[in-house]
Amino acid sequence: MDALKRQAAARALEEVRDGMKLGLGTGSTAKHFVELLGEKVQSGMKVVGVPTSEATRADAIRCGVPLTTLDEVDHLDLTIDGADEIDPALNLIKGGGGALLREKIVAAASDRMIVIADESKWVDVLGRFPLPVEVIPFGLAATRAAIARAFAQAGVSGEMVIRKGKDGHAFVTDGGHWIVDAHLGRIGDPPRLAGLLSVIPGVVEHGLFIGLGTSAVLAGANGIRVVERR
Ligand SMILES: O=C(CO)[C@H](O)[C@H](O)COP(=O)(O)O
Repeated sequence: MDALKRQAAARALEEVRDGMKLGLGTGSTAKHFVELLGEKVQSGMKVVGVPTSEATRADAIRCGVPLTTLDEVDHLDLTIDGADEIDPALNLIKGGGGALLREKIVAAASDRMIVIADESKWVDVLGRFPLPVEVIPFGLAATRAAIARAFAQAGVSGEMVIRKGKDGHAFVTDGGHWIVDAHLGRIGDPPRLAGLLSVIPGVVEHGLFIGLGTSAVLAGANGIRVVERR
């Protein structure tokens, strides 16, 4: 599986050109990309990256990839990031690594987003992977009730679990928030659910990425395929 992730990362690297401003994703697949990009930088390629998490920032520094912020630049040429699920419309579930908020800000600031993954992430319908919803801890019971109402309106339901860290306490994101993982099974209309979740005051962000992925690079046992958003 790890070899497939690296192959997808290597294929996406072919899209990177000298002088590009890049969004650097988070997760095990994106980490391969950062490592391979670091090798290119060592051999002379000039790029600058905006990391989507503190973990990726540390990886990029370790690999010698020059960094900037979305305060210094207001737009990026290309973001390369992994995903937890990808559907045929290139709607995504992201946030398995807890970095969905910065990942979405960075992807939205980019002209293009290439999603890199092994084939196991490709699904007909999103929802088998629990949907991460990043929330403010204040007023959580009220926010959870509002999320449940949004689920009902979108025709989905399922258990909501507050994500725990390795220490057994609530997992805290880089932004200082918590994550509720919603076990929905099947999300029939991802854009509708995304819209309903986005307007809930205690919801900071959710892991549905709609209209952000422009292409997906999928590595499987039979090779690599590239899917462009129609
Ligand atoms: O959204 C993410 C982190 O918030 C990751 O991209 C997603 O969880 C995929 O990770 P991996 O490449 O390790 O399977």
